[in-house]
Amino acid sequence: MKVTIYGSGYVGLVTGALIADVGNEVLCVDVDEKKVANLKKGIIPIFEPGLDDVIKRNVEADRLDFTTDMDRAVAHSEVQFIAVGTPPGEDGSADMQYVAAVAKTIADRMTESKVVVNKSTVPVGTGDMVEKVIADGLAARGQSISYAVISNPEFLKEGAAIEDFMKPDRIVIGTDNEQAMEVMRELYAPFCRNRRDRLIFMSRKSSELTKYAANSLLATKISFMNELSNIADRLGADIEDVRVGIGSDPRIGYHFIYPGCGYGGSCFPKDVKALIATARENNYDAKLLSAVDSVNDSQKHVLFEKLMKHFDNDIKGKKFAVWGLSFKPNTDDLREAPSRVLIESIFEHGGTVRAYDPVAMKEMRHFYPDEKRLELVGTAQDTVDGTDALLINTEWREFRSPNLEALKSSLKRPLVIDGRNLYDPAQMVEHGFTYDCIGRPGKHAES
Ligand SMILES: NC(=O)c1ccc[n+]([C@@H]2O[C@H](COP(=O)([O-])OP(=O)(O)OC[C@H]3O[C@@H](n4cnc5c(N)ncnc54)[C@H](O)[C@@H]3O)[C@@H](O)[C@H]2O)c1
Ligand SMILES: O=c1ccn([C@@H]2O[C@H](COP(=O)(O)OP(=O)(O)O[C@H]3O[C@H](CO)[C@@H](O)[C@H](O)[C@H]3O)[C@@H](O)[C@H]2O)c(=O)[nH]1
Repeated sequence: MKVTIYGSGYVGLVTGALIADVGNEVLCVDVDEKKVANLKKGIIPIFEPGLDDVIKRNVEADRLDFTTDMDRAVAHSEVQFIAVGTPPGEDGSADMQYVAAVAKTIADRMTESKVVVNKSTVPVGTGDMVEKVIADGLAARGQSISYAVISNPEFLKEGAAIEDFMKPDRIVIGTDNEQAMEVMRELYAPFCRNRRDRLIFMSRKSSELTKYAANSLLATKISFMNELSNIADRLGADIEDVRVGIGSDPRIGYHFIYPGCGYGGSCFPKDVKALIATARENNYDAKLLSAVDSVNDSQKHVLFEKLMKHFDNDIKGKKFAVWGLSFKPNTDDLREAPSRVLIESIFEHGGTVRAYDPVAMKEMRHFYPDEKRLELVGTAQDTVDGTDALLINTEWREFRSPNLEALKSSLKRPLVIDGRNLYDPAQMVEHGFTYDCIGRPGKHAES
């Protein structure tokens, strides 16, 4: 099958590469000329484990190509995927300008039937908008060509995108168009070889809402646990024991109940806000979702608040080591990353930072060019030398078993503030650290 994908970001590239990998001819389209020129040279704009190999082998096999040429994009295939960004506007609502632009691109050029598949995360009713843009475009050209606009939200996680796309829990398709359903069954058959019921068909609006429902529920679980961790902190209970205690109930489960320094990334913060905005536009005050969002905003300040307590609210002239900058491991994505809130608060209060992240440092430098305030160094151990405390933002695997003796002797003061609960508090105290983390007691004994 021939497939066109508009948007060569996380979703477009992963979708394009993997749909090509099962034997289709895919054309990835982007308006960013530099991105496309780099992709043509084999330079991948994002860090996503395994993606470069999949792209390389499919380009070599002539199944995957990149272009900025919109005429070629529309002519290439019947199946036209939209995977462009839907960033938050000022009021939190999703900005639909890029999706609308793709719809117009297709409308202005199509000469034969199309199935337009929307993979971007979009507010309910966007399918209707895309359908109208295409109808208006065809009418303006005096054309009458059949087309279907369907919803097919994407559920992949950054850092695990290939596995998620190849072995999806479910593939949600929102349409009542039989022909489009058949195209989707054929396209996705290689991704659900042993379980055809992974394809879930529903109305377009329900499909659009399903995406926001999934992300909002996951965000709710995290904010719930973060709120509980703050309560546990004040009561001397251990949130990690509570997590194990509640997760063993299959109705609750162990997934997505890890407390931390707040959820980040390009999806949860934006999608929770967008659903709140959609509810507001429809005269509904989404109180629970607003609380989820606000708990998360506060949680991103928890590490800094803990730091200030340890320094009697004065960190002027102090330098702090920070491990982990990306919003989660296995990605270089810094969008809405809690590390940025922490680092900015330290700067605001007169402190400086020396940081290390296995992949996100180049990206971080774009945000903070001042090398005096933010030093970026090559290893986790180099980060701590002569600093006043270590703060941990991201649970990269390489931070799990540090050399505690080396760590202690490098720090001016043996203080570790851990936003991901990586270590055993008792063990840290035994090694002479003051160990502060999220919702766990027994950490204040200083040797
Ligand atoms: N990142 C994720 O993990 C993830 C997962 C599931 C769903 N989503 C959703 O998928 C959508 C895309 O997210 P992303 O992270 O891939 O975005 P991204 O910002 O990484 O990439 C979007 C790309 O679209 C391009 N673009 C903009 N206008 C265009 C146009 N008119 N024609 C062609 N290309 C155009 C941009 O140049 C950019 O390269 C969003 O709605 C997002 O919420 C993202
Ligand atoms: O128990 C947990 C799980 C996650 N997080 C945080 O939540 C954020 C998001 O993590 P994750 O969901 O793994 O990453 P994303 O790549 O943002 O993926 C989410 O957002 C995507 C875009 O919509 C969806 O496709 C995915 O299904 C959904 O998991 C990160 O900051 C994590 O640190 C926690 O704090 N505790």
